Amino acid sequence: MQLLVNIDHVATLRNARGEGYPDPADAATVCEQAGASGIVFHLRRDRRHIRDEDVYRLKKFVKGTLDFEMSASDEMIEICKDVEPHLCTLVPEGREELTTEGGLDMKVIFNDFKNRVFPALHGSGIKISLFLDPNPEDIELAHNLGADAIELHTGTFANAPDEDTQQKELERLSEAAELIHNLGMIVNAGHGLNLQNLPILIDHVNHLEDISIGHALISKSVFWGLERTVKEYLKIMNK
Ligand SMILES: CC(=O)[C@@H](O)[C@H](O)COP(=O)(O)O
Ligand SMILES: NCC(=O)COP(=O)(O)O
Repeated sequence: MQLLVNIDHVATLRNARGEGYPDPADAATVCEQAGASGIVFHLRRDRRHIRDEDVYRLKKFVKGTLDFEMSASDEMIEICKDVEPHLCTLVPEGREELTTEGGLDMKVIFNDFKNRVFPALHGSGIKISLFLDPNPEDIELAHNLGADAIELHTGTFANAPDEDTQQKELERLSEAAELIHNLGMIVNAGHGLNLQNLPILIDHVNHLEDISIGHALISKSVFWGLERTVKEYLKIMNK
């Protein structure tokens, strides 16, 4: 199991004042020096946090896994092919959303991904991951497309209003992880994870490889510093 830190909100803080700091690439270096296995960033179409120049700096400075999260627009596909990250995680993106609100709807996007997106990215050597809800039908369709990995959307689990709902979502995540693994794909997970819910997820869901954590980790680092915060997450993951 590996921790990938999402540094989007280092850029949010930088952009709040239009200064050049804090620099997401510096944050990435601190995270990796503290033991993170890699870095995630989401280049949004509206460039609300990460900007194009950040992407190229991250490519230059990140030594471990670089996970480029993006919508499947032609513009993003071109940037991704130019940057050549290890992993491209395709996510749905809404202009008005505060953050990603759910997984891709495979039935809706299947033909477009089959005819346009996968042919454009295949052959580039970049692994393709699809951000999905823990839904067997979506997972089967992702497998039919030839996805290398699935990132399970953990937001519904993380934001569950009560224990019963959380337990049900954990069961869905656990069954989905088994299915992904049995189909020969890599099981990744992320969204809304924090120091409280991460141990519960890890206890219940097998086969997890990359876990991406952003907003809660960067928020905690305001109080603890980035190095200590990354190390606290790693303690949970390495138990
Ligand atoms: C895919 C996912 O759940 C998150 O990584 C999210 O896409 C990050 O984007 P924001 O940092 O804009 O919330
Ligand atoms: N892919 C999920 C991610 O990168 C981090 O999401 P969050 O912790 O900011 O919700």
